Amino acid sequence: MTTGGISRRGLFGLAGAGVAGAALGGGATYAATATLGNGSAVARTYPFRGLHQSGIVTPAQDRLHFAAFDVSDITRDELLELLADWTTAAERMTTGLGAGPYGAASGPYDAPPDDTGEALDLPPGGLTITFGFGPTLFDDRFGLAGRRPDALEELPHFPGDALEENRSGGDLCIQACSDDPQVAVHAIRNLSRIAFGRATLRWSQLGFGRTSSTTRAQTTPRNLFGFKDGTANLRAEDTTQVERHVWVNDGDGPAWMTGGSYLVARRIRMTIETWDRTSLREQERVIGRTKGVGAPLSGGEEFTPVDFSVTGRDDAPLIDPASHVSLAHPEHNGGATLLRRGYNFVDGNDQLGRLDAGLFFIAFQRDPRTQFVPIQLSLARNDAMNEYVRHVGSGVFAVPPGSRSGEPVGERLFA
Ligand SMILES: C=CC1=C(C)c2cc3[nH]c(cc4nc(cc5[nH]c(cc1n2)c(C)c5CCC(=O)O)C(CCC(=O)O)=C4C)c(C)c3C=C
Ligand SMILES: [Fe+2]
Repeated sequence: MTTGGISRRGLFGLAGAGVAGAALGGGATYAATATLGNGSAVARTYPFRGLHQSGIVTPAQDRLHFAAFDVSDITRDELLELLADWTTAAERMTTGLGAGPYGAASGPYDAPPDDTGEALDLPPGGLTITFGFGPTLFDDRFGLAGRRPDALEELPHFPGDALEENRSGGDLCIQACSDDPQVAVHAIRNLSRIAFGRATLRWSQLGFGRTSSTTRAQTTPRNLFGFKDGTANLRAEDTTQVERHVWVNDGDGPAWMTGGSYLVARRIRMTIETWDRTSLREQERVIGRTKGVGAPLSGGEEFTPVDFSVTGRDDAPLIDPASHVSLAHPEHNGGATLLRRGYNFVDGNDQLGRLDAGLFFIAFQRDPRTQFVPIQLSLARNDAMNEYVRHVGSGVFAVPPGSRSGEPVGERLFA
């Protein structure tokens, strides 16, 4: 019988694998890279426990499965029990174990297995599982109304929003990221299964091709407009900036959130068919950077700082003030900065034969009221990109700090 002590990925056992740690942000150790004998890094794991939850400043993996849940008619104690069960299963899965102690192919023969099995033999691919609490969790059902951080308020309506109810909100969220899509899906599927009778899936989103880099070692990927995305993103190595813009500091709000962060998710549909009929000149004007190397239109290379004062022959600024980069830049938002961690998506096509494609935007921050909200307000009003995008889904979640050994994630909320 397979027991909890044996990895579901026994074939890929880490015994003898090289293990390297990297200290990233806030002094906490996040990355433990275990490589297989053949040098492959697919068995990479990140510690589930720590000062902060993983999946924020840990290097962005290639694939995402994001899920929002509504809590059923249960008690406060049962909610805490669900978080405890999720924590146990999540910690196991991030190390490559099955969701439950018996595994997919053993245990009582007349009961359903405590793991669904599709990740048997697959290495974790750097699986991270990050939990968050939506504003609706703080209504009168669980006695949490007085515990809601002021920063966790519903996002305002932005001009142009076309939000769909069944792609928005949620009492709880789980972000599962891995370099293997099957591992990310397996994590969400098993956590949903564990929640049976206690919470139901409200909406979910698959993502591929990360649209950001969160460490300097990562190359900048491209979004479905074909542009490099993430060039000016915050990186784990910028520890002072991460401390200032990502983590909730002592005294920011209720103590249970210290070391946590706020996650904003937006499902942004891109009308790529229109974009694809737009000239290269217009595409670069809209973004404010070159399509090839991703350099600012003010000149230089990809990582050259943007200079909004540079003008061309007609004395017009080389970076259009209505360009995305200009409007999103901290210089034009009172210094507001985000850690972006989004993914591309393509979910089939609509009735008109257009791909249902876009960017599942995810950003982490210390306070959405002073970061995402003002930036998005400015973009929603004036961004030249608005002609090609439509926000159709939305969510804001308080992501509690990391948990100590044996402690359910978010337990301090209930203390
Ligand atoms: C409210 C925040 C943002 C939303 C929503 C958003 C959507 C969005 N962005 C792109 C493509 C690019 N964004 C780029 C830069 C960039 N975007 C934001 C914020 C939001 N983007 C910020 C804060 C920045 C950095 C600005 C700066 O400091 O220079 C870029 C340029 C490359 C880069 O720096 O990452 C691209 C390209 C799309 C396609 C999109 C919605 C579909
Ligand atoms: Fe952007």
